[in-house]
Amino acid sequence: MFPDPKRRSVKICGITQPQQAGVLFALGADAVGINLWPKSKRHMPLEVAVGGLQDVAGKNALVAVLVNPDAALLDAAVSSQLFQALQLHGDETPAEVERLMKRGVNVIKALQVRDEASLAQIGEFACDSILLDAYNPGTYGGGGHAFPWELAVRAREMFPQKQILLSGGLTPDNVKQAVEQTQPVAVDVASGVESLPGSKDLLQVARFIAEARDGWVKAAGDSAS
Ligand SMILES: O=C(O)c1ccccc1N[C@@H]1O[C@H](COP(=O)(O)O)[C@@H](O)[C@H]1O
Repeated sequence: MFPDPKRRSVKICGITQPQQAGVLFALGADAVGINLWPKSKRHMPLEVAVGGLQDVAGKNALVAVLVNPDAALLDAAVSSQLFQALQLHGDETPAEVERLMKRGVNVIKALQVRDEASLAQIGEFACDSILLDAYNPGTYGGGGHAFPWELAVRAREMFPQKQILLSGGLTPDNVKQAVEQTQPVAVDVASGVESLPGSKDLLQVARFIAEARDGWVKAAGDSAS
C-alpha cells in the first residue's frame, strides 16, 4: 500500500524506461511514479507501462501520475491494475476525487501551495493522502521548485487526519532537512535525482533515499529527547 500510514516512504517519480523501475526498487525506493500525462518530459505511455512493468507491479508500489485526465485514460489506468494509487496532479475537483474513491481507487491529490490561506483547499478533498508541491502557476509539476516548508508543517497541524506527502524541488542535498522539519508520511522527487529528464541517476537516487531516511531517524530522535 502506498502511502503506508505506518511507514515512512520514498517515491521516485517519472521514469521513461520501464526497466529502471526494478533498479530503483532494488535501491530501496518504496514507490515509483509513472507519468501518464502526455505533455510531461517524463511521459510513459500507458501501453509501454502495461507491457514493461507487469513483473515489478505485482511486488512493488507503482503510482500513476495524471494531469486532468480524460475519462478514457482514467478508465484505462484503473483497469490496467498496475497502480496502487493514482496521483492527480492537475486541476481535478473534490467531486472528481470522490467519484474515483467510490470506485475503490486510492487517490493522492497533489496541490500547489503558496501561503497559509492556500492550505484550506486540503480540507475540500475526501482522500486521505495529499501531496504538497510548489506554487507555480501555468505548470503542473516536475519543475524542481521548492516551497516554504513551514507550510507543510502547518498543513500537518491543520489536518492531522491527512497523510501529507512532501514534494517540490527535493534533492539529495536538502531532503534530510526537509524531512526533519516537516515529517511527512512520504517524500516524492522527479527532477532532483536525474541526469536527464526521465532518466534517474542511480547514485543520486541512492543518496536521496539514504538522506530521507536519516531525516526521519533524526526527527524521531528529536521528538523522543
Ligand atoms: O515530473 C513531471 O514531469 C510532472 C509533470 C506534471 C505533473 C507532475 C509531475 N511530477 C511531479 O511533480 C512533483 C515535483 O517534482 P520535482 O521533484 O520538483 O521535479 C513530484 O511530485 C512529481 O511526482
